[in-house]
Amino acid sequence: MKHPEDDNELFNRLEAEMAADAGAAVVDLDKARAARDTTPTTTVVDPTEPEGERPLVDLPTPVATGPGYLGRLAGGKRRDVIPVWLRSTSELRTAAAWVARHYTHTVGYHALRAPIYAARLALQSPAGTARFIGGTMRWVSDREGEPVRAAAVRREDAAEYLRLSAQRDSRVKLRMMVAALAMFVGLTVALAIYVLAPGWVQALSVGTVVLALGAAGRKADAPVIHRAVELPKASKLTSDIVLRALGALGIPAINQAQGKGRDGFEFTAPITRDGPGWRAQGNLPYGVTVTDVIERRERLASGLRRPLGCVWPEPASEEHPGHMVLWVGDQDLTKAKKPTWPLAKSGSVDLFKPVAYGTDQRGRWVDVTLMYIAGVIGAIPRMGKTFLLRLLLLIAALDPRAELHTYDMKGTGDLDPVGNAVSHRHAAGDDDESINYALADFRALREELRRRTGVIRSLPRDICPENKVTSQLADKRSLGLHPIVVGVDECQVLFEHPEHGKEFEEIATDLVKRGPATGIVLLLATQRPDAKSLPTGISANAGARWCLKVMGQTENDMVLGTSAYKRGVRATMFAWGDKGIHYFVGEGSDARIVSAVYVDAPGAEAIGARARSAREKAGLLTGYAMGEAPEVVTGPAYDLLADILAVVPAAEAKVWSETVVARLAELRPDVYDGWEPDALTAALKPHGISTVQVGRRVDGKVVNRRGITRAHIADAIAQRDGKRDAG
Ligand SMILES: Nc1ncnc2c1ncn2[C@@H]1O[C@H](COP(=O)(O)OP(=O)(O)OP(=O)(O)O)[C@@H](O)[C@H]1O
Repeated sequence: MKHPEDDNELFNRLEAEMAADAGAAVVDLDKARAARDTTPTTTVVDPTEPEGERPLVDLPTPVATGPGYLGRLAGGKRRDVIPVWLRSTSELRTAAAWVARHYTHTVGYHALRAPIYAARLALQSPAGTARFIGGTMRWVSDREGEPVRAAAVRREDAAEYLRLSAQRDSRVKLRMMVAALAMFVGLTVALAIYVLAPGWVQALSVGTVVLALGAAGRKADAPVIHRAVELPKASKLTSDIVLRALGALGIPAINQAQGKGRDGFEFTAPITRDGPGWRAQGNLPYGVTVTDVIERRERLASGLRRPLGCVWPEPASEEHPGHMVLWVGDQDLTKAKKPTWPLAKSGSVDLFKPVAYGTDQRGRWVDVTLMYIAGVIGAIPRMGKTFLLRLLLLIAALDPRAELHTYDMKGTGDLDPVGNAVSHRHAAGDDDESINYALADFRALREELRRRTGVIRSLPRDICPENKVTSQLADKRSLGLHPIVVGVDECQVLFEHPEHGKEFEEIATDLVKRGPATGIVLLLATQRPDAKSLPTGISANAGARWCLKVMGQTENDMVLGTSAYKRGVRATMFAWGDKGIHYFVGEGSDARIVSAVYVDAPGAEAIGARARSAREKAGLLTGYAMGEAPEVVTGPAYDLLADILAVVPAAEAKVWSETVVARLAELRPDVYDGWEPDALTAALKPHGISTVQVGRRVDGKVVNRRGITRAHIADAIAQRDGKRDAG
């Protein structure tokens, strides 16, 4: 078997790449070369060929080792020519402001303490004078040479001693002359100043001499000037430190590699500064994944000798699962000073555009676009879930067009700063009154959702090209397509309600699925993310997920999406002190660690007041915030059971759900359009009707699907009407 090692090599590579580009699975280079009359070589052996040669497992070098030269170039990752911080004016501005503030502070600090420093130095000046005179006399008498002369005496080396003594005599003579000259010059200058110079020069001279003598008299353990700023002492991250920490994780593959003298981690880029920290990245040994390291984050922090809040190992999504990006911050993420939130003091929001709501580990702003999403927030209690929901609602409040519906089912009043200021509907507490208020609002929201789908469908294509609400459409008040943002804290209170839980779930599922396109945003927060408190129909369809600390894999995946835990997105790794720190999945990107902006209650009230005045100016303050009570929507404006009977004739005893929803959509498109068989099942549940297996013959075979029994519907209607009549 020959290998193409000749000058055709580059041609061979290009040829193979072109063939691969064309989608060919195996390239028969023989034929191609024969056609071109070049030296024939065989790169792929067909095992069925009669020669009886064994098939090659590893293909010959030039064609088979990866994508080839051009491919490698095309697949190569180009590092930024200009670093990110130099490209972003806001980052540059923030850095410059920090430097300016640092030096202004330092100058101010020392200026205020200057008289104290002067007094301290004056007090130290006698000691300094003694030290100066002593030092001068030691210098003149050549005391530094004394140990050497003494050693010569001990050795009884007469010749050496005589040589050293002669040298000392001449040196002392010279130094005495220099000292006498200096004294003479000094005294003359002092006399001249005393006689000739104006008073301020005399004072300045005496002051300088006293301060200099004071400085000479300082003690090592009592500095005169203290530090104005205690800079955090974060030592540089080096490859040795990283390898030491990885070796301490107790991962056998790394330990084995290091035991054999290898590194156990292959750095793929130099360790660099990245924001306020260091970034190392590279490949773990074969079979070790980044999740293995994330699981041992505490041990990693111990190995790096850094606080836990500084150590952030992350998988690089575009790479293999063993490729780790390790970011080690100079300061604990919870304690690091955060930049000021741009919206804290002024500014308004366009909900259709990204808005900064937190910072990542590197101190860069992370944006969220609230439109076209439904979001869930999950965490164990006291980690900042309510604060995060309130922050998102405050952002929504700053868009005067947005209609807010806020529900604080915990009832502690955390959402009042938003609710009282701007909400169209607002309730706090889990009492019957609040539940009924919320139920009426949810029913009205479902009607609104249906109205909106109808409006959007009826709009001409050029005005509504994507069949969804846009910022321009939201501006047209006549259409009533302004953003509606519904925020519910402790949403499990609604979904677990013994009487209305199912209806809340059904409406919320509908809002999560169809709301985003119609401009309705539902944000649900819960401290117990399980299937009951966050029904799967909702958690599976949420477009944005915020997960603060949770305790286990189930809750993690419930909030962050199926198999998030397996992929290494683990909110279980957050520490108890990591308040407001969460994984954020949304904005079309991978999970990111974000520290939410901290807005306390007074801050929230101030922002709420600002949002209210903007609404008042625009004439957009409505509902609860205006003191208006809601108009009561007592129940669905359609009768599902009657509608089903209308579309299922008596001759059909059992019908597939999909047939029923198709017919319902035809009967009342504004209500039933888009319903899936599941929606029918969910809608029938509150009436005590469940779907059954219905077999139908299709092409001679019996096909079983879920469906309804007409008699069940008729019975339910009879029972309901009977009760009503009796009532
Ligand atoms: N972004 C943040 N940064 C710093 N601290 C925060 C942040 N968010 C919240 N906290 C702190 O965490 C505490 C708990 O917050 P919050 O009330 O939102 O928790 P919770 O998860 O809603 O608790 P519960 O489940 O009891 O309602 C707050 O008192 C606040 O001091």
